[in-house]
Amino acid sequence: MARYEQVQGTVALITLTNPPVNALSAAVRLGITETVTRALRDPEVKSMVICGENGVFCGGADIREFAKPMSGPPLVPMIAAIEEGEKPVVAAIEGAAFGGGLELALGCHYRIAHSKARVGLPEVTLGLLPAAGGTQRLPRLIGLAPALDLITTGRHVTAQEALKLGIVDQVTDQSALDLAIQFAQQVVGQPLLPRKLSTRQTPCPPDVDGLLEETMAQVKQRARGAMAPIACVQAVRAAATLPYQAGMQKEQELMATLFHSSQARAMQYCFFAQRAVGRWSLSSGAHSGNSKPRPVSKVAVIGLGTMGRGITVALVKAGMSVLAVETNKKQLEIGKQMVSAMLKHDAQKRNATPRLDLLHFTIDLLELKNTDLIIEAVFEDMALKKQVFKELSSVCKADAFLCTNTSGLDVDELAAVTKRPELVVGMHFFAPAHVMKLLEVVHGSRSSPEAVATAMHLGKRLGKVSVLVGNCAGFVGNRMLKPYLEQANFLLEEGATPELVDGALEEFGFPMGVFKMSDLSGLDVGWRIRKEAGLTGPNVDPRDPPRRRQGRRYSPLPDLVCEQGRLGQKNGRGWYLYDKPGGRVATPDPSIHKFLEEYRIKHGISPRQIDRQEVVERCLFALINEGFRSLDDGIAAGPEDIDMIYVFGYGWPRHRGGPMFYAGMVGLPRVLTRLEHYRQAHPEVPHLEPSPLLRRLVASGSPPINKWRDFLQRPHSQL
Ligand SMILES: CC/C=C/CC(=O)SCCNC(=O)CCNC(=O)[C@H](O)C(C)(C)COP(=O)(O)OP(=O)(O)OC[C@H]1O[C@@H](n2cnc3c(N)ncnc32)[C@H](O)[C@@H]1OP(=O)(O)O
Repeated sequence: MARYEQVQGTVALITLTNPPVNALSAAVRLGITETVTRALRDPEVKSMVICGENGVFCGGADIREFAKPMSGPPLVPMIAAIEEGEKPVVAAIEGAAFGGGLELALGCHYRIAHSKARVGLPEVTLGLLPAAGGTQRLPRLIGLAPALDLITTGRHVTAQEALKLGIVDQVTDQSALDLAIQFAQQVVGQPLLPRKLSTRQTPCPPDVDGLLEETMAQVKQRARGAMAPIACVQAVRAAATLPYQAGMQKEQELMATLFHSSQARAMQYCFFAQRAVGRWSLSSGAHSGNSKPRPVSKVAVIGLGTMGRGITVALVKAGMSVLAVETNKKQLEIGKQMVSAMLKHDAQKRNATPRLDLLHFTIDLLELKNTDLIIEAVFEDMALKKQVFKELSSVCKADAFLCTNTSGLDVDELAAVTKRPELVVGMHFFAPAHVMKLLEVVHGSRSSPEAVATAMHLGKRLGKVSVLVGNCAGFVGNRMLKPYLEQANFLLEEGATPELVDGALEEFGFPMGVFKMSDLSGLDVGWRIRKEAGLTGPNVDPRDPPRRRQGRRYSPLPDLVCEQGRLGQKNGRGWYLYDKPGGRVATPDPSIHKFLEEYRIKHGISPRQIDRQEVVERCLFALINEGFRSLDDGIAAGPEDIDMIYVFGYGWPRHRGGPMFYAGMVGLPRVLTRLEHYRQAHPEVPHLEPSPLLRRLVASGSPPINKWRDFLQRPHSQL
């Protein structure tokens, strides 16, 4: 797993050979150990170069091995042997050097990178820390502050930034390997000691404690309960305050607390789940391996509201030419100003030039005739969307894809008004669409594999995690959100406050509780949908009592809040009070508390003490239960799809792996028992009735998550 050659007479070339990313599996570690020993012993060899096969240096430790018992030589002594050896070693970094891969390179005496290479220590994103000396060598190389940044965020760094930071010694547009071999010959005979990072002092600012405290505070705020970022700060602190060996000892101790933790398991599950959701399949037998996306170069976006603007920005940022369409000149002008401002702001942050040249604006639908793919992002109203789709169907070229950004309306109903239902798919973006990483691609019953492949591929081009889902009200994400929101409202009726509910959910790890999130989205959005659904407003069945709709318990609280003119952040008043309209600082509002008290009195509800555990269980187990139903209905292809939707679209804490993974961690029998308990206490809430799939899984001994597919009522998903 590591090839050995002697090149240019005196240079030992060691090539890691473990495709696709040359991960440091046991066999690779053994290969490196053996070849380095051989090179050190061979008197003809004066220096060494380490590189990776197929243009990738090394993607780090083999994550698949983490769940197995350790075998093969450990990384720490392997890297120490390279550093301590008396022959210069040069790392030739092409493609990527991540995690253990960069730690290996830091053990080398010199690093040469290709200009397209990226480096980083992303262990924190796997619930770990760089425990092969990364937390000790990187600060000694680049200084305390930049090392803290890189290690606690795990961010990827370009070769250019790596050069500026001092992580690499040279960057080349030519072959990094050729340059490294040349370099390895030139440095023979030069003093090696200063190149051994373990012998250096960490460059520190005058106020080390201040910097560490400030970083710890920031990290805790961002971490939302994740342990790894905190351990990363503690390990880097050791690099600034302890000698190297003691720092290494600290690094190992901290790693031991993380390595077998449920958080690390959850985050490593997310790593593989994120990649698994890209491998979609349909019940027809079509799948990502046999369905080619059609090339798309001209895209149009219809509607420049919040969603349309975000989608346009995302497309332009991905280098695509976009035709942005509005209904009248005034709206078009507003949209144009806002999209241009967003692009300029984004470019400024990246020190780049905004690609305004890729943008074209029109109010004339006839200009769409040469467009390859159209994304409709008009108001969430079926009649309006149908009208748009009819028009698109007649003006666009016959093979253009027609996509809708609906967040939950029936894609088949829209497809049916066109002359090309097979080219219609849902592309459900999440606000803000140029920031949020999730894209739900909705497969209608007549969508062709090519349309699905094209939408999935477009999502990837935009840097999104695209998840294929089936067509039902709310698809996967919003369908599961419904019982979650419902429980939150019921909890208010029963005695909770918005702060209590939000506090419990934020403590769980969500960036924002449900009521703050509703205020941010705008309370009128859901109000309008509920009016259309006949749950509030003039279409309510007059025979329905105030807290029942369509045969089940209903809370009119959010409707009543909207009727008071409280629309959320946008007008400064929602479930909370804000410093100003559009303000972000939420404070509890005594008038909401009074309103809730009066509401309870009016409806004869005696408030009771509700604790955080009940909030978490009722909101999250109801959501998870709907996840099991979505799986059983074939709307979600697998638990990984649901989990990635929640992690990337709804702020589910990554260190808890997503709702379905979390259910497995809590234990399916416990989820079932608690749902049964709450269902008994609230018989009028059907969402609390445990799903048949959950019951089947528990009856079968609660198999691990990767076996759940075997228990679905349909052999194939509906997709
Ligand atoms: C003792 C503990 C020490 C820990 C130190 C560590 O090193 S932990 C690992 C740190 N490394 C990383 O986190 C990097 C993970 N990999 C990536 O970020 C990317 O894969 C990449 C290297 C940037 C390449 O990206 P690209 O988009 O080109 O490919 P994919 O991400 O799709 O990956 C291709 C397949 O390779 C699998 N894979 C990638 N990295 C690893 C790894 N470190 N271990 C095991 N497998 C890895 C990946 O899962 C893909 O395979 P699939 O079958 O498609 O899932």
